[in-house]
Amino acid sequence: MAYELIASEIDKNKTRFIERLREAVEIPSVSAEAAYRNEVFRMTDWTQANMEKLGIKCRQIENGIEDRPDGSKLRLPPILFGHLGEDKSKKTLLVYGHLDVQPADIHDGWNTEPFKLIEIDGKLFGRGSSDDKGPVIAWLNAIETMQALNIEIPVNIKFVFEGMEESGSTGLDEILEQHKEEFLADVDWTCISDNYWLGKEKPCLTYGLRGLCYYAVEISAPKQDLHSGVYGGTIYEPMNDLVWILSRLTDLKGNILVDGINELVAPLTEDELKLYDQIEFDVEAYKQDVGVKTLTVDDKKKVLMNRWRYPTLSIHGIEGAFHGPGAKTVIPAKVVGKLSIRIVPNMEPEQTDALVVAFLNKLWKERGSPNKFRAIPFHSGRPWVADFNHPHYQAGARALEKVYGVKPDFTREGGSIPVTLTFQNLTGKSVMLLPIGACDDMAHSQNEKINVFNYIEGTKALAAYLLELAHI
Ligand SMILES: C[C@H](N)C(=O)N[C@@H](Cc1c[nH]cn1)C(=O)O
Ligand SMILES: [Zn+2]
Ligand SMILES: [Zn+2]
Repeated sequence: MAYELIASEIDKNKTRFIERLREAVEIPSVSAEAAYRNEVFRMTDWTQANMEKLGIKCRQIENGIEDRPDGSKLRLPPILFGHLGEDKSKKTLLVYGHLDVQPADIHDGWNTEPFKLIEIDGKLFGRGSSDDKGPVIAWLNAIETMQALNIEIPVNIKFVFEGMEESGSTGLDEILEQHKEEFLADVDWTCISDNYWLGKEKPCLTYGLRGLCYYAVEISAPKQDLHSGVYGGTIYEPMNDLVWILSRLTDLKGNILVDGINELVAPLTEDELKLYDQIEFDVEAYKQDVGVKTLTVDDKKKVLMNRWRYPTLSIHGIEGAFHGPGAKTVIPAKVVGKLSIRIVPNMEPEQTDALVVAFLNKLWKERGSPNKFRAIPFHSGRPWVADFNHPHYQAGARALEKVYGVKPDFTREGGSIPVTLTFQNLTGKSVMLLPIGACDDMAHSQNEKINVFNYIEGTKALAAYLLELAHI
Protein backbone atom coordinates (compact mmCIF):
# COMPACT_ATOMS: atom_id res chain seq x y z
CA MET A 1 0.00 0.00 0.00
CA ALA A 2 2.78 2.43 0.96
CA TYR A 3 4.52 1.80 -2.35
CA GLU A 4 1.37 2.46 -4.40
CA LEU A 5 0.85 5.80 -2.63
CA ILE A 6 4.46 6.74 -3.25
CA ALA A 7 4.32 5.76 -6.92
CA SER A 8 1.22 7.83 -7.54
CA GLU A 9 2.68 10.85 -5.68
CA ILE A 10 5.88 10.60 -7.75
CA ASP A 11 3.79 10.60 -10.94
CA LYS A 12 1.97 13.73 -9.73
CA ASN A 13 5.28 15.50 -9.16
CA LYS A 14 6.89 14.50 -12.44
CA THR A 15 7.12 18.04 -13.83
CA ARG A 16 8.64 19.42 -10.65
CA PHE A 17 11.20 16.60 -10.52
CA ILE A 18 12.19 17.31 -14.11
CA GLU A 19 12.60 21.00 -13.22
CA ARG A 20 14.89 20.01 -10.36
CA LEU A 21 17.07 18.02 -12.77
CA ARG A 22 17.02 20.98 -15.17
CA GLU A 23 18.53 23.25 -12.49
CA ALA A 24 21.31 20.73 -11.85
CA VAL A 25 22.17 20.14 -15.51
CA GLU A 26 22.46 23.91 -15.99
CA ILE A 27 25.42 23.94 -13.60
CA PRO A 28 28.37 22.85 -15.81
CA SER A 29 30.24 21.02 -13.07
CA VAL A 30 33.05 19.56 -15.20
CA SER A 31 35.74 18.34 -12.81
CA ALA A 32 38.46 17.82 -15.43
CA GLU A 33 38.67 21.43 -16.64
CA ALA A 34 40.19 24.14 -14.46
CA ALA A 35 37.91 26.77 -15.99
CA TYR A 36 34.84 24.92 -14.67
CA ARG A 37 36.12 24.02 -11.21
CA ASN A 38 34.05 26.74 -9.51
CA GLU A 39 30.95 25.16 -11.03
CA VAL A 40 31.66 21.95 -9.13
CA PHE A 41 31.66 23.98 -5.93
CA ARG A 42 28.39 25.60 -7.02
CA MET A 43 26.87 22.18 -7.73
CA THR A 44 27.92 20.98 -4.28
CA ASP A 45 26.26 24.01 -2.64
CA TRP A 46 23.14 23.52 -4.78
CA THR A 47 22.89 19.87 -3.70
CA GLN A 48 23.44 20.74 -0.04
CA ALA A 49 20.66 23.37 -0.18
CA ASN A 50 18.27 20.80 -1.69
CA MET A 51 19.23 18.19 0.89
CA GLU A 52 18.76 20.63 3.77
CA LYS A 53 15.22 21.35 2.61
CA LEU A 54 14.54 17.67 3.38
CA GLY A 55 16.04 17.94 6.85
CA ILE A 56 19.25 16.16 5.85
CA LYS A 57 22.09 17.42 8.07
CA CYS A 58 24.98 18.31 5.77
CA ARG A 59 28.61 19.24 6.11
CA GLN A 60 31.29 19.86 3.53
CA ILE A 61 34.65 18.20 4.17
CA GLU A 62 37.60 20.14 2.78
CA ASN A 63 39.60 18.09 0.28
CA GLY A 64 42.78 20.15 -0.08
CA ILE A 65 44.63 21.05 -3.25
CA GLU A 66 45.00 19.15 -6.51
CA ASP A 67 48.45 19.00 -8.14
CA ARG A 68 47.54 19.18 -11.84
CA PRO A 69 49.57 17.23 -14.41
CA ASP A 70 50.70 20.54 -15.97
CA GLY A 71 52.30 21.57 -12.64
CA SER A 72 49.51 23.97 -11.63
CA LYS A 73 47.49 23.71 -8.41
CA LEU A 74 43.72 23.85 -8.00
CA ARG A 75 41.42 23.68 -4.96
CA LEU A 76 39.56 20.38 -4.85
CA PRO A 77 35.80 20.45 -4.35
CA PRO A 78 34.72 19.44 -0.84
CA ILE A 79 33.11 16.09 -0.16
CA LEU A 80 29.48 16.50 0.87
CA PHE A 81 28.42 14.35 3.82
CA GLY A 82 24.73 14.13 4.75
CA HIS A 83 22.78 12.40 7.48
CA LEU A 84 19.04 11.80 7.70
CA GLY A 85 17.66 10.13 10.84
CA GLU A 86 19.50 9.10 13.97
CA ASP A 87 17.18 6.40 15.24
CA LYS A 88 19.36 3.86 17.05
CA SER A 89 16.73 1.17 16.53
CA LYS A 90 17.08 1.48 12.75
CA LYS A 91 19.80 0.26 10.43
CA THR A 92 21.78 2.71 8.31
CA LEU A 93 22.08 2.94 4.55
CA LEU A 94 24.93 4.81 2.88
CA VAL A 95 24.17 6.44 -0.47
CA TYR A 96 26.99 7.59 -2.75
CA GLY A 97 26.78 9.67 -5.92
CA HIS A 98 28.81 12.22 -7.85
CA LEU A 99 28.03 15.81 -8.70
CA ASP A 100 30.67 16.37 -11.37
CA VAL A 101 30.29 15.55 -15.06
CA GLN A 102 32.41 14.79 -18.09
CA PRO A 103 33.36 17.69 -20.38
CA ALA A 104 30.86 18.56 -23.13
CA ASP A 105 30.85 21.01 -26.01
CA ILE A 106 28.11 21.64 -28.57
CA HIS A 107 30.83 21.52 -31.27
CA ASP A 108 31.57 17.90 -30.39
CA GLY A 109 28.37 16.96 -32.19
CA TRP A 110 25.62 17.56 -29.66
CA ASN A 111 22.20 18.25 -31.21
CA THR A 112 21.29 20.51 -28.29
CA GLU A 113 23.16 22.69 -25.76
CA PRO A 114 24.82 20.16 -23.40
CA PHE A 115 24.25 22.26 -20.26
CA LYS A 116 20.54 22.79 -20.88
CA LEU A 117 17.98 20.06 -20.17
CA ILE A 118 15.97 19.59 -23.36
CA GLU A 119 13.03 17.17 -23.53
CA ILE A 120 12.50 15.48 -26.89
CA ASP A 121 10.22 12.45 -27.35
CA GLY A 122 10.32 11.46 -23.69
CA LYS A 123 14.10 11.85 -23.46
CA LEU A 124 15.81 14.43 -21.27
CA PHE A 125 19.02 15.46 -23.03
CA GLY A 126 21.84 17.17 -21.16
CA ARG A 127 25.29 16.43 -19.71
CA GLY A 128 24.93 14.63 -16.39
CA SER A 129 21.24 13.81 -16.91
CA SER A 130 22.09 10.12 -16.52
CA ASP A 131 25.67 10.27 -15.16
CA ASP A 132 25.08 11.05 -12.35
CA LYS A 133 22.83 14.03 -11.61
CA GLY A 134 19.60 12.21 -12.53
CA PRO A 135 20.19 9.34 -10.08
CA VAL A 136 21.47 11.66 -7.30
CA ILE A 137 18.34 13.80 -7.58
CA ALA A 138 16.15 10.70 -7.83
CA TRP A 139 17.27 9.82 -4.27
CA LEU A 140 16.18 13.28 -3.08
CA ASN A 141 12.87 13.01 -4.96
CA ALA A 142 12.19 9.62 -3.37
CA ILE A 143 12.90 10.92 0.14
CA GLU A 144 10.84 14.08 -0.42
CA THR A 145 7.90 11.99 -1.59
CA MET A 146 7.97 9.70 1.43
CA GLN A 147 8.19 12.69 3.75
CA ALA A 148 5.30 14.46 2.00
CA LEU A 149 3.13 11.37 2.50
CA ASN A 150 4.27 10.91 6.10
CA ILE A 151 5.53 7.45 5.23
CA GLU A 152 8.28 6.47 7.59
CA ILE A 153 11.67 5.83 6.00
CA PRO A 154 12.62 2.55 7.70
CA VAL A 155 16.37 3.29 7.82
CA ASN A 156 18.73 6.11 8.72
CA ILE A 157 20.43 7.38 5.56
CA LYS A 158 23.94 8.75 5.20
CA PHE A 159 25.14 10.41 2.02
CA VAL A 160 28.55 10.84 0.44
CA PHE A 161 28.45 13.05 -2.66
CA GLU A 162 31.71 13.99 -4.37
CA GLY A 163 32.75 16.32 -7.19
CA MET A 164 35.82 14.57 -8.61
CA GLU A 165 34.57 11.13 -9.67
CA GLU A 166 35.06 11.79 -13.36
CA SER A 167 38.66 12.74 -12.61
CA GLY A 168 39.66 9.80 -10.44
CA SER A 169 37.94 10.66 -7.10
CA THR A 170 41.04 12.53 -5.91
CA GLY A 171 41.28 12.67 -2.10
CA LEU A 172 38.06 10.77 -1.43
CA ASP A 173 39.60 7.54 -0.15
CA GLU A 174 41.75 9.44 2.35
CA ILE A 175 38.77 11.44 3.66
CA LEU A 176 36.68 8.28 4.04
CA GLU A 177 39.55 6.54 5.84
CA GLN A 178 39.74 9.51 8.27
CA HIS A 179 35.98 9.28 8.93
CA LYS A 180 35.85 5.49 9.15
CA GLU A 181 35.31 5.29 12.92
CA GLU A 182 32.85 8.16 13.05
CA PHE A 183 30.75 8.67 9.90
CA LEU A 184 31.05 5.18 8.43
CA ALA A 185 31.05 3.17 11.66
CA ASP A 186 27.34 2.29 11.74
CA VAL A 187 26.74 1.77 8.01
CA ASP A 188 24.88 -1.50 7.28
CA TRP A 189 24.71 -1.33 3.47
CA THR A 190 25.89 0.96 0.69
CA CYS A 191 23.87 1.65 -2.45
CA ILE A 192 25.17 3.48 -5.52
CA SER A 193 23.10 4.50 -8.51
CA ASP A 194 25.75 5.49 -11.06
CA ASN A 195 25.68 3.02 -13.92
CA TYR A 196 23.21 1.82 -16.54
CA TRP A 197 20.91 -1.03 -17.43
CA LEU A 198 22.21 -3.62 -19.82
CA GLY A 199 19.28 -3.01 -22.16
CA LYS A 200 16.41 -0.57 -22.52
CA GLU A 201 13.55 -2.43 -20.88
CA LYS A 202 14.80 -4.64 -18.10
CA PRO A 203 16.26 -3.35 -14.82
CA CYS A 204 19.40 -4.81 -13.31
CA LEU A 205 21.44 -4.87 -10.14
CA THR A 206 25.19 -4.62 -10.58
CA TYR A 207 27.78 -6.49 -8.53
CA GLY A 208 31.03 -5.75 -10.36
CA LEU A 209 33.01 -2.88 -11.89
CA ARG A 210 36.25 -2.67 -13.77
CA GLY A 211 38.96 -0.42 -12.34
CA LEU A 212 40.91 2.15 -14.30
CA CYS A 213 44.54 3.18 -14.78
CA TYR A 214 44.99 6.42 -16.73
CA TYR A 215 48.22 7.53 -18.45
CA ALA A 216 49.76 10.42 -20.36
CA VAL A 217 52.61 10.02 -22.86
CA GLU A 218 54.36 13.35 -23.37
CA ILE A 219 56.74 13.96 -26.28
CA SER A 220 58.33 17.31 -27.07
CA ALA A 221 61.25 18.87 -28.95
CA PRO A 222 61.19 22.25 -30.71
CA LYS A 223 60.47 25.35 -28.64
CA GLN A 224 57.27 26.05 -30.56
CA ASP A 225 55.01 24.73 -33.35
CA LEU A 226 56.67 24.90 -36.79
CA HIS A 227 55.72 25.30 -40.47
CA SER A 228 55.88 21.76 -41.91
CA GLY A 229 56.98 23.05 -45.32
CA VAL A 230 59.82 25.08 -43.91
CA TYR A 231 61.08 22.72 -41.19
CA GLY A 232 59.69 19.29 -42.23
CA GLY A 233 62.45 16.80 -43.02
CA THR A 234 64.92 18.30 -40.57
CA ILE A 235 63.03 17.83 -37.31
CA TYR A 236 62.23 14.59 -35.41
CA GLU A 237 58.51 15.21 -35.18
CA PRO A 238 56.93 14.54 -31.72
CA MET A 239 53.53 13.71 -33.20
CA ASN A 240 55.00 11.05 -35.51
CA ASP A 241 56.78 9.51 -32.52
CA LEU A 242 53.60 9.52 -30.46
CA VAL A 243 51.41 7.96 -33.14
CA TRP A 244 54.02 5.24 -33.68
CA ILE A 245 54.05 4.46 -29.95
CA LEU A 246 50.28 4.49 -29.55
CA SER A 247 49.87 2.14 -32.52
CA ARG A 248 52.00 -0.48 -30.74
CA LEU A 249 49.76 -0.82 -27.67
CA THR A 250 46.91 -2.91 -29.10
CA ASP A 251 46.23 -5.09 -32.14
CA LEU A 252 43.29 -4.72 -34.52
CA LYS A 253 40.92 -6.63 -32.22
CA GLY A 254 41.89 -4.52 -29.23
CA ASN A 255 44.08 -7.18 -27.58
CA ILE A 256 46.52 -5.46 -25.25
CA LEU A 257 50.15 -5.88 -26.36
CA VAL A 258 51.73 -4.48 -23.18
CA ASP A 259 54.07 -7.19 -21.82
CA GLY A 260 52.71 -9.01 -18.76
CA ILE A 261 49.22 -7.40 -18.60
CA ASN A 262 47.13 -10.35 -19.76
CA GLU A 263 48.92 -12.72 -17.37
CA LEU A 264 47.47 -10.76 -14.41
CA VAL A 265 43.83 -11.49 -15.30
CA ALA A 266 41.92 -13.91 -13.05
CA PRO A 267 41.16 -17.16 -14.92
CA LEU A 268 37.60 -17.77 -16.07
CA THR A 269 35.84 -20.49 -14.06
CA GLU A 270 33.05 -22.81 -15.19
CA ASP A 271 30.71 -21.28 -12.58
CA GLU A 272 31.38 -17.77 -13.82
CA LEU A 273 30.83 -18.80 -17.44
CA LYS A 274 27.39 -20.21 -16.54
CA LEU A 275 26.27 -16.84 -15.13
CA TYR A 276 26.29 -15.34 -18.61
CA ASP A 277 23.67 -17.87 -19.83
CA GLN A 278 20.92 -16.28 -17.74
CA ILE A 279 21.54 -12.70 -18.81
CA GLU A 280 19.29 -11.09 -21.39
CA PHE A 281 21.42 -9.21 -23.90
CA ASP A 282 20.74 -8.45 -27.55
CA VAL A 283 23.97 -8.21 -29.54
CA GLU A 284 22.18 -6.84 -32.64
CA ALA A 285 20.52 -4.05 -30.64
CA TYR A 286 23.89 -3.26 -29.05
CA LYS A 287 25.47 -2.88 -32.50
CA GLN A 288 22.64 -0.65 -33.59
CA ASP A 289 22.89 1.55 -30.50
CA VAL A 290 26.56 2.25 -31.09
CA GLY A 291 26.20 2.42 -34.87
CA VAL A 292 28.58 -0.34 -35.97
CA LYS A 293 28.09 -3.42 -38.17
CA THR A 294 30.95 -5.49 -36.80
CA LEU A 295 32.22 -6.08 -33.29
CA THR A 296 35.58 -7.54 -32.24
CA VAL A 297 33.57 -10.53 -30.94
CA ASP A 298 30.04 -11.46 -31.91
CA ASP A 299 28.93 -14.04 -29.42
CA LYS A 300 26.79 -12.70 -26.52
CA LYS A 301 28.98 -14.18 -23.79
CA LYS A 302 32.18 -12.90 -25.38
CA VAL A 303 30.75 -9.40 -25.82
CA LEU A 304 29.75 -9.27 -22.16
CA MET A 305 33.04 -10.74 -20.98
CA ASN A 306 35.04 -8.23 -23.02
CA ARG A 307 33.00 -5.45 -21.45
CA TRP A 308 33.09 -6.74 -17.88
CA ARG A 309 35.84 -9.22 -17.03
CA TYR A 310 38.75 -8.59 -19.39
CA PRO A 311 41.00 -5.53 -19.48
CA THR A 312 40.80 -3.10 -22.39
CA LEU A 313 43.07 -0.29 -23.51
CA SER A 314 41.60 2.88 -25.06
CA ILE A 315 43.33 5.90 -26.54
CA HIS A 316 41.34 8.99 -25.66
CA GLY A 317 43.05 11.93 -27.29
CA ILE A 318 46.15 13.94 -28.01
CA GLU A 319 46.71 17.27 -26.29
CA GLY A 320 48.60 19.70 -28.49
CA ALA A 321 47.46 18.12 -31.75
CA PHE A 322 45.73 20.07 -34.49
CA HIS A 323 42.11 18.91 -34.43
CA GLY A 324 40.06 21.65 -36.05
CA PRO A 325 38.34 21.57 -39.43
CA GLY A 326 40.38 22.43 -42.52
CA ALA A 327 44.07 21.76 -43.16
CA LYS A 328 46.62 23.39 -40.89
CA THR A 329 50.16 22.47 -41.98
CA VAL A 330 51.87 22.56 -38.64
CA ILE A 331 54.41 20.43 -36.80
CA PRO A 332 53.14 20.37 -33.19
CA ALA A 333 56.00 21.05 -30.79
CA LYS A 334 54.63 19.12 -27.83
CA VAL A 335 51.99 16.40 -27.80
CA VAL A 336 50.49 14.47 -24.92
CA GLY A 337 48.72 11.21 -25.68
CA LYS A 338 46.00 10.18 -23.21
CA LEU A 339 45.14 6.52 -22.72
CA SER A 340 43.68 4.26 -20.09
CA ILE A 341 43.39 0.61 -19.24
CA ARG A 342 40.21 -0.74 -17.65
CA ILE A 343 41.56 -3.20 -15.10
CA VAL A 344 39.91 -6.34 -13.74
CA PRO A 345 40.51 -8.90 -10.99
CA ASN A 346 43.41 -9.74 -10.21
CA MET A 347 45.13 -6.64 -11.61
CA GLU A 348 46.47 -4.11 -9.10
CA PRO A 349 46.98 -0.49 -10.25
CA GLU A 350 50.59 -0.42 -8.98
CA GLN A 351 51.51 -3.56 -10.92
CA THR A 352 49.68 -2.31 -14.00
CA ASP A 353 51.41 1.10 -13.85
CA ALA A 354 54.82 -0.54 -13.57
CA LEU A 355 54.18 -2.78 -16.58
CA VAL A 356 52.74 0.04 -18.73
CA VAL A 357 55.53 2.51 -17.94
CA ALA A 358 58.21 -0.16 -18.56
CA PHE A 359 56.59 -1.07 -21.90
CA LEU A 360 56.30 2.58 -23.01
CA ASN A 361 59.97 3.14 -22.10
CA LYS A 362 60.93 -0.01 -24.03
CA LEU A 363 59.06 1.24 -27.11
CA TRP A 364 60.69 4.64 -26.80
CA LYS A 365 64.12 3.03 -26.77
CA GLU A 366 63.19 1.01 -29.83
CA ARG A 367 61.98 4.17 -31.60
CA GLY A 368 65.39 5.78 -31.09
CA SER A 369 64.08 9.36 -31.29
CA PRO A 370 66.17 12.14 -29.71
CA ASN A 371 63.01 13.96 -28.54
CA LYS A 372 62.00 14.41 -24.88
CA PHE A 373 59.74 11.62 -23.63
CA ARG A 374 57.76 11.05 -20.42
CA ALA A 375 55.30 8.28 -19.53
CA ILE A 376 53.12 9.56 -16.68
CA PRO A 377 50.58 7.52 -14.69
CA PHE A 378 47.61 9.74 -13.74
CA HIS A 379 44.87 8.43 -11.44
CA SER A 380 43.78 4.86 -10.88
CA GLY A 381 40.92 2.93 -9.29
CA ARG A 382 40.60 -0.74 -8.38
CA PRO A 383 38.08 -3.24 -9.79
CA TRP A 384 35.28 -4.47 -7.54
CA VAL A 385 33.23 -7.68 -7.44
CA ALA A 386 30.64 -8.42 -4.73
CA ASP A 387 28.46 -11.31 -3.58
CA PHE A 388 25.08 -10.91 -5.27
CA ASN A 389 23.56 -13.70 -3.17
CA HIS A 390 23.57 -11.32 -0.20
CA PRO A 391 20.10 -10.46 1.27
CA HIS A 392 20.82 -6.84 0.34
CA TYR A 393 20.66 -7.81 -3.35
CA GLN A 394 17.49 -9.80 -2.74
CA ALA A 395 15.91 -6.68 -1.22
CA GLY A 396 17.00 -4.68 -4.27
CA ALA A 397 15.56 -7.35 -6.58
CA ARG A 398 12.19 -7.33 -4.76
CA ALA A 399 12.05 -3.54 -5.07
CA LEU A 400 12.77 -3.61 -8.80
CA GLU A 401 10.24 -6.36 -9.41
CA LYS A 402 7.60 -4.27 -7.65
CA VAL A 403 8.27 -1.25 -9.86
CA TYR A 404 8.95 -2.89 -13.23
CA GLY A 405 7.02 -6.15 -12.86
CA VAL A 406 10.05 -8.24 -13.83
CA LYS A 407 12.97 -9.80 -11.94
CA PRO A 408 16.19 -7.88 -12.61
CA ASP A 409 19.33 -9.32 -14.19
CA PHE A 410 22.48 -9.43 -12.08
CA THR A 411 25.16 -7.72 -14.10
CA ARG A 412 28.70 -6.44 -13.98
CA GLU A 413 29.70 -3.09 -15.47
CA GLY A 414 32.65 -2.16 -17.66
CA GLY A 415 32.96 1.37 -16.26
CA SER A 416 34.63 2.32 -13.02
CA ILE A 417 33.55 3.94 -9.75
CA PRO A 418 36.80 4.08 -7.81
CA VAL A 419 35.26 4.45 -4.35
CA THR A 420 33.06 1.33 -4.48
CA LEU A 421 35.72 -1.04 -3.18
CA THR A 422 36.71 1.53 -0.54
CA PHE A 423 33.18 1.52 0.87
CA GLN A 424 33.15 -2.27 0.92
CA ASN A 425 36.52 -2.40 2.69
CA LEU A 426 35.90 0.40 5.19
CA THR A 427 32.38 -0.64 6.22
CA GLY A 428 32.88 -4.40 5.82
CA LYS A 429 29.27 -4.49 4.57
CA SER A 430 27.44 -5.20 1.31
CA VAL A 431 27.70 -2.65 -1.50
CA MET A 432 25.20 -2.79 -4.38
CA LEU A 433 24.79 -0.79 -7.58
CA LEU A 434 21.18 0.00 -8.48
CA PRO A 435 21.19 1.77 -11.85
CA ILE A 436 18.15 3.62 -13.16
CA GLY A 437 19.34 4.77 -16.62
CA ALA A 438 19.08 2.80 -19.87
CA CYS A 439 21.95 1.26 -21.88
CA ASP A 440 21.66 3.90 -24.61
CA ASP A 441 21.93 6.95 -22.34
CA MET A 442 25.31 7.76 -23.92
CA ALA A 443 27.07 8.83 -20.74
CA HIS A 444 30.40 10.57 -21.47
CA SER A 445 29.35 10.95 -25.11
CA GLN A 446 27.39 13.38 -27.30
CA ASN A 447 23.66 13.74 -26.59
CA GLU A 448 23.68 12.16 -23.13
CA LYS A 449 20.10 11.69 -21.95
CA ILE A 450 17.89 9.99 -19.42
CA ASN A 451 14.42 8.86 -20.43
CA VAL A 452 11.59 10.49 -18.48
CA PHE A 453 10.40 6.93 -17.86
CA ASN A 454 13.74 5.89 -16.36
CA TYR A 455 14.04 9.03 -14.23
CA ILE A 456 10.53 8.77 -12.81
CA GLU A 457 10.34 4.97 -12.45
CA GLY A 458 13.91 5.10 -11.11
CA THR A 459 12.73 7.49 -8.39
CA LYS A 460 10.04 4.93 -7.53
CA ALA A 461 12.64 2.15 -7.56
CA LEU A 462 14.81 3.97 -5.01
CA ALA A 463 11.78 4.56 -2.78
CA ALA A 464 10.72 0.90 -3.13
CA TYR A 465 14.27 -0.13 -2.22
CA LEU A 466 14.18 2.04 0.94
CA LEU A 467 10.94 0.30 1.94
CA GLU A 468 12.43 -3.16 1.25
CA LEU A 469 15.42 -2.47 3.53
CA ALA A 470 13.00 -2.85 6.44
CA HIS A 471 12.70 -6.56 5.60
CA ILE A 472 16.36 -7.62 5.59
C1 LIG B 1 30.39 4.31 -14.25
C2 LIG B 1 30.54 5.76 -13.81
N1 LIG B 1 29.31 6.43 -14.03
C3 LIG B 1 31.65 6.44 -14.60
O1 LIG B 1 31.37 7.02 -15.62
N2 LIG B 1 32.88 6.37 -14.11
C4 LIG B 1 34.04 6.90 -14.78
C5 LIG B 1 35.12 7.05 -13.73
C6 LIG B 1 36.36 7.74 -14.17
C7 LIG B 1 37.59 7.47 -13.72
N3 LIG B 1 38.43 8.34 -14.32
C8 LIG B 1 37.74 9.09 -15.10
N4 LIG B 1 36.46 8.73 -14.99
C9 LIG B 1 34.49 5.96 -15.87
O2 LIG B 1 34.21 4.76 -15.81
O3 LIG B 1 35.16 6.44 -16.83
ZN1 LIG C 1 30.93 9.07 -15.76
ZN1 LIG D 1 29.13 8.32 -13.01
